[in-house]
Amino acid sequence: MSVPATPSVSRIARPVSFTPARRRLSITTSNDDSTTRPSTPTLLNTTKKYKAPLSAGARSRSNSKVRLAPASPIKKAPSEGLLSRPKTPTTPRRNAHSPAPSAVSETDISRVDPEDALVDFETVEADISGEIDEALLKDYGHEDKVLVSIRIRPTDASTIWNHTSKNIKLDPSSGKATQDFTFDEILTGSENKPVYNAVARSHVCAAMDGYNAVIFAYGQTASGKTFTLASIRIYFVLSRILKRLLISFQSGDEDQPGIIPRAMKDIFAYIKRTPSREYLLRCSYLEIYNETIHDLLAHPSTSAAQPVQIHGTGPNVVLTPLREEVVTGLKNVKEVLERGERNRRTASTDWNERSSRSHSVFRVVIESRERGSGTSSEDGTSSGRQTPGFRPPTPGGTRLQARAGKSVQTSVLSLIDLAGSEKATSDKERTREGKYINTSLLTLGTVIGTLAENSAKGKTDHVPFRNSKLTRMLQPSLSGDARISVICTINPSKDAVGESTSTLLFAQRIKRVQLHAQKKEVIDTEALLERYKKEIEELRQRLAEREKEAEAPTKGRRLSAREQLDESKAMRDLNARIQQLTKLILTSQTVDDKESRPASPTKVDFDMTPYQLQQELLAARREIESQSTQILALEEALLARPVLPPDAPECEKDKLLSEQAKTIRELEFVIKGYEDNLGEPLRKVKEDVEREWGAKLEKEIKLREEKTAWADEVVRQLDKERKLRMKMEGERQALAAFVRKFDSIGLSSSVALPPTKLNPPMPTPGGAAVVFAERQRNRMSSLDLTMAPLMEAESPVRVSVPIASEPSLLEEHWDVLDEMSFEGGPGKSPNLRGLDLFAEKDKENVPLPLRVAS
Ligand SMILES: Nc1ncnc2c1ncn2[C@@H]1O[C@H](COP(=O)(O)OP(=O)(O)OP(=O)(O)O)[C@@H](O)[C@H]1O
Repeated sequence: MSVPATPSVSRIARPVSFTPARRRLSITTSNDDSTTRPSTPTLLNTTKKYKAPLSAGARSRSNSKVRLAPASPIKKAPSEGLLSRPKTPTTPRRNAHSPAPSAVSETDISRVDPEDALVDFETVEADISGEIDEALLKDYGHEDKVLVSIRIRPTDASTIWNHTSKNIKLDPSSGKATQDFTFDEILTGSENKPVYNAVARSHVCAAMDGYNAVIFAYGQTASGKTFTLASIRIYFVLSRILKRLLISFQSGDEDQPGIIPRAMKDIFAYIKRTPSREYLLRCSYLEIYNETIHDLLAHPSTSAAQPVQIHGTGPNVVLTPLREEVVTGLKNVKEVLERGERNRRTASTDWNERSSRSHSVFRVVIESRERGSGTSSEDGTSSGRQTPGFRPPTPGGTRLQARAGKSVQTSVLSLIDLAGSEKATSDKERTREGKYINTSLLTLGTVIGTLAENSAKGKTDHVPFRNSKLTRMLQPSLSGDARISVICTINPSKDAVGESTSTLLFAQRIKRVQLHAQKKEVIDTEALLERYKKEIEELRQRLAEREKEAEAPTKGRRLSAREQLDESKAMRDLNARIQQLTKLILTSQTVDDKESRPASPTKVDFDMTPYQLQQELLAARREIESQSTQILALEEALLARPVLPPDAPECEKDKLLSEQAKTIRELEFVIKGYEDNLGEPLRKVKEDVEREWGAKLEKEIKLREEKTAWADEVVRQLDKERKLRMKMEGERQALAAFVRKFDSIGLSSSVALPPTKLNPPMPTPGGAAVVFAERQRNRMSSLDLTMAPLMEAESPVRVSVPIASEPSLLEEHWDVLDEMSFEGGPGKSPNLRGLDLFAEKDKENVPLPLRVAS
């Protein structure tokens, strides 16, 4: 790859026809003005590099700044006497008086062939070092939390904030309620390098590694956001030069580039130390002013006439029309930044003489793919490009194409300088702008608050992203799709305690937002298909060869059983692989076409003989079996495989661990969410039901116990009665036998003893049996014979009621059973009057009286 050694500028003629060998591209913008911009080769070495034309207003402001704030770089509070500074009547774009840039820029991606604008380790500018001080690269951004840092602006005024490297709180002597805030970093001083290392470097590297990353500065007006983020500001450089001239700076006042230029330098350094990949870098720069998005890289008249619109929903937010410029070196970056800076709106306010009146967003889209995959000839596969010079249109504009089966990784690094929150100013126009600024910052706060709440409590409350352009634009990132670093700047002076506390509270809230950024890759399906097809062809050839060999056994000998087995296994494997690849082709095509295609049915040749068909069937079955075995084996291997080899690098292990920890946390969230959303309410319902039904249940149980006791009592009494009855039956039989005997010997007519207990009255002539039979007959005739006997099933106990098959002497007294009632009910003893009678008689153990007819 040839890289021009000189920094000479060559313009690319469009359209660029496709050539397999890549050309080195040197790009310049058409509004490049050598009279106004020095052509220093690097971006970051001297202050002169950023020298650019100033508007008349800007000049006067710079001068006034020097005049009004001679000794300190820090702008003082309004109370400190800056109200006399001339105000800017309307918010100007910085290039209001500068030569108008042409409508088109040659670095505009729509005019550049991405293949010609690739940057790799060979083409990165020679003075960029790929060396990286690992110690400076803090391990931030790897977890799924927002990196939140606080920068305290230096001040001459006395401060009431106490802080360590991680904690900050109000001095108790301030007399205000003190809250201890903890953050990832608390930074002080005017040096921007340590701030960049702590706040941004890891996120820039993450963006180069394929993650979306967002870095933004938030804080009260004049607290140092722009100084931290975009310190390439022309006025800053100019004012410093003027200061140098007018005020003799004793100490070495070095240039302090902010996060944006340092990030861009790091990006090229990263490319330099990554020889395996090639990159396409595209930059855009926009501002949100009074809720309208302006493209800072477009011509002001164009961007005013055609504000940028936000399209799409959720994670698929697209901004159009938005100019994207390809950058291949720091020189391009500088041009792009300067152009954007010139178009940004700033104005003098009561607090900041160059206050940003808009939110500005500088975005770098980083696309990369493995090197050496640019041409079809390299690996014999298709490049995916059919027509030379033709690039298929992609939704967001021209994109780097995935090639030769190599995927393209895309990520976006967004660097956002928010306008500062402020109170009403003495200027009407500024107050109007301030309202828009405060409204959008308020929405940002609400959005962050809701996101934090949702993350912490596992809720899914509606997040009002659509309430402002800023939050709508940031939606994908804030929804967790990016690694986020926030630097909150505060003014430590006593007058700003309220604003500083509110900034710290915002910082605290955003710390709780949960992130889950993922890398994004686009796969070149077409090239994959080519590869699969080629492999299938080769496999088919091998299969055909093997079949031929099998048909004609080598050297005239038959193959052994073992060899046959091996052979058939090899053929099965080949077949299986062919099938697998065919399936993959279908899948890739389905993915590619975004529509499913039914698999074509297997063709059956009906001219084959039944024997051949049988053979086919058998082979197909064998194949199915082998595939099932293969699937089982693969599943086993999958289960048995170590998640990481023992010699895997520590970072891989850490990554896996953090992924697993993340999964655990997600599961915990789900469980917590269940607990909060379902568990708790369900428990409440259960408690209510228990409270309502508990008493009823207790009452029912008590009632049941009483009934059971009553039933037991009935059973006991009936049992007793049964025994008594059996005893009496025995006595009755004995008595009957005695009477029969008495009758047979005719004693009744000869002896007449007075009736006593031991000598009962003698039976009448004809015998006691006759009298008894007579009485029984009478009794039976008076009985209702239709009355059903007591059924077994109706009785709680088995009561053997003797049905009068044989007349009983006791029959007369059994009538009492008719009077016996079970209606005692719970709590009462059953009504057993009849049984009492038996019991009474049992007590005396006296046989039932017999009334013998005289
Ligand atoms: N850490 C710092 N060291 C030295 N000077 C600083 C620092 N922070 C801010 N300043 C100075 O304070 C002034 C205001 O800073 P800056 O414009 O960055 O504030 P801001 O937060 O961007 O304000 P606004 O929201 O109004 O745009 C500038 O003159 C800047 O040089």
